[in-house]
Amino acid sequence: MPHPPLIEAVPLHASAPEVLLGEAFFNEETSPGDSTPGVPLPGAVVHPQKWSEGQVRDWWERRTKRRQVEVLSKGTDGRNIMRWNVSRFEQMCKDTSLAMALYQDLRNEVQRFEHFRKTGIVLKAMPIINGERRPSERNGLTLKPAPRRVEPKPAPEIIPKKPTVSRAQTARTPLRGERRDSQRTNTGTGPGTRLGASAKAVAARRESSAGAVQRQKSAPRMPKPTPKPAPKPTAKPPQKTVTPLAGAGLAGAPGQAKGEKEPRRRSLVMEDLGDAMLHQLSTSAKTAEDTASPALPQEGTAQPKAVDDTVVVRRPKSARVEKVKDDDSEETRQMFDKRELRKRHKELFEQHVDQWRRRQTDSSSPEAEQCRVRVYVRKRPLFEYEKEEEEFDVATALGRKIVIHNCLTKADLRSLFISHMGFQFAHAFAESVSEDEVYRHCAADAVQHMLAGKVATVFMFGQTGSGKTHTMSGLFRRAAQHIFRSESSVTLTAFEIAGKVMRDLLDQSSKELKIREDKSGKTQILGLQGSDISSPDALLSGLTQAQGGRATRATQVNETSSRSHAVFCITKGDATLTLVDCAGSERREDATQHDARSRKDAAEINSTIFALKECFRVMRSSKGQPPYRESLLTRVLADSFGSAEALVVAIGTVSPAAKDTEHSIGTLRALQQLQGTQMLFDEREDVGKPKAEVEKPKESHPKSWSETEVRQWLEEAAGGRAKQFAACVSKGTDGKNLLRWPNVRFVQLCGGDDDLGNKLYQELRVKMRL
Ligand SMILES: Nc1ncnc2c1ncn2[C@@H]1O[C@H](COP(=O)(O)OP(=O)(O)OP(=O)(O)O)[C@@H](O)[C@H]1O
Repeated sequence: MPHPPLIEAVPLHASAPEVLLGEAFFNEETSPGDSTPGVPLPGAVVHPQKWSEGQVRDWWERRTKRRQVEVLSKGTDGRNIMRWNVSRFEQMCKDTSLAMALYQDLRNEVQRFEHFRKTGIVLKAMPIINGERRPSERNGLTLKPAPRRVEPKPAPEIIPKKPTVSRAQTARTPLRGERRDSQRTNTGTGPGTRLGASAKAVAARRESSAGAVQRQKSAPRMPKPTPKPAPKPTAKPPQKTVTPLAGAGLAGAPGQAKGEKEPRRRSLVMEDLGDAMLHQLSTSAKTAEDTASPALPQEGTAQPKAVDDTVVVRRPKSARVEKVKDDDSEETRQMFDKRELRKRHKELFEQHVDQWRRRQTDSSSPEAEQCRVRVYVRKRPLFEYEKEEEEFDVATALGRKIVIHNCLTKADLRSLFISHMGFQFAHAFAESVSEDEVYRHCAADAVQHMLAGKVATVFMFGQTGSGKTHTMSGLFRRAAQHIFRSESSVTLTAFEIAGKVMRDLLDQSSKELKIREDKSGKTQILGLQGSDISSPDALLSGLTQAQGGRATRATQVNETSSRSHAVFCITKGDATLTLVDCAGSERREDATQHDARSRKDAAEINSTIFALKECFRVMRSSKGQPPYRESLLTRVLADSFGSAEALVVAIGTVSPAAKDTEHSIGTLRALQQLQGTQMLFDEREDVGKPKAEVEKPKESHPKSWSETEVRQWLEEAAGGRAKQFAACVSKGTDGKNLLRWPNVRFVQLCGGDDDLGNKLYQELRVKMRL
């Protein structure tokens, strides 16, 4: 085999004295077939999984030189180190950015190896500077997909002090259940209130549906370096405003170490279920069987490791296969991307969804009962950029029902079918409904409830980029007008919860809020400041300002994604209207660029959403005490659930794009749990085979292959990697002979290349089953 072209090591970045990694990793091994031992070759020619202990140590030393890091323990070879997560690297080097860089570097070595395997060209490793990889200017190597252009977004700006919002700086500010005379004082100047220019821009963008058209998917991002630490707490905190909240017998914040100062970080939410699970949820037991979709993982049973967004088709292995190789479960699987298959058969699917829609003549449903927990769903429009990406609309809102058309492929990967899954809520809003209509159905009653002196809460749930903030902004405007038709002044408080950190959204200092329990067992937020508001414009301005101050970041699907739960409380004496805009949930695929910290946050916030659902469930059943203590959000909102007269409105937002099918189903299932109902229907419609598939002649079984066909297969198998060995097959080897070959015979054929030999062996097994 010819020696792969050697490419020079990437030089040290001249202008960066802090260079961590300045050169490509060279190992002392020779490539298969190389007859010049000792010639240094880039590490990419050996898969990191196969690195020996010495190679790993060499890599480690080169990558961490001039750094204070732990010495690798004995026996750490490629297989071990590839199993390390970022936290393990952090333990070893006590430096988050270096840990992430090392973690990523190993992944990039895998990609370099893959690149070499496919093309025979060895790419240079990129230098890592300040813990962050920088693409080499000289080699043009791009191991990550090329980043997409992202329009710069205006940073939300908080105006220090607005004339209409007077703030009690040191006084005790009641959030609920308390009334203060000073709150009635009208200190606002009304309509004259101005928002900061950028906050305005953000608000305008969110309001404008045209903005959606201009949106672009954000670029995949490299893991962020060490987040900026938050300012250190002063030794003695200034006198704090104490805001009492209901919730008897509550303990201190769980898991919050004393004195621990978390940097203000951008957290994310993952409400998502794994795709394998979503697929299971989205099909009936019979359907799941038919489609050979992976079952829900049962405890104690070995399940195929489902790669995100793939349908894993596993066929029973024959006894013979098991005898020859029984530890190759990984390779007896075929992976197929559901979204890719949907796109590929878009026209056929779209045609059947349209026909289904035309068949629905009656969209009337009986009126929903007026109960304490009301759940609504809103579908957002399909964006232009999504249409350009060949996405199509798979959601239909019909009165109280919303139907997700789950476009799937059967286990033979040729026959298509659609599962029309119907869910019923208090109301389902189509993409064309106005903000007024949404307000009238969902929030008007909640505001009226508050005006009647009671407690009402409106929650927004849903996938990132599905329209929670957009809907919430529409509610703000109308709620502000509605409230001031009956009231002359109210108090506004707003805070966000990101992981385990709370922050006042109306306070510029960004200091962390704490909660504690008072003598009467009520939960209080320390330091939360209330603003007295005396006009609808001032209220809207305060709400918009608070919303603009939320922690946001550009995710892979939303360039201004809110990464915290935001809570806005409008109080008048004991009456409270709480608006909660939950952080958007992300698919695992959408979170591929997240670092360890973000993943940890995701887990925390995921448990928050779970706790919230549990509170809803217990509240609905009226049995037992809702588990408020389970999360920070439920602790501070205990009053919303606890009061017997509390009204709770949940609005779920879903994306109509086919790529988001699984996520939308997940959101709707979560909303069903809040409501305590089941899916209304799941109609399965066979779509048939796409034309090309129907016409395609059936492939012959390997046992019937002639000698020529065996050679042909070898030339094409494993992506053409075995082409050069096709001629080495001895004369007279036909399909029957080939099938008798054990694994090791293929390895021999490939000149001792284990990986290629195994691949051929497995591909042949797959052919046998097709
Ligand atoms: N019903 C709708 N009509 C028109 N545009 C919409 C609608 N819903 C959402 N959008 C647009 O989609 C984009 C994303 O919406 P938004 O920021 O509200 O999502 P989100 O669910 O709050 O996301 P995240 O959880 O990431 O913050 C915005 O540009 C918004 O204007």
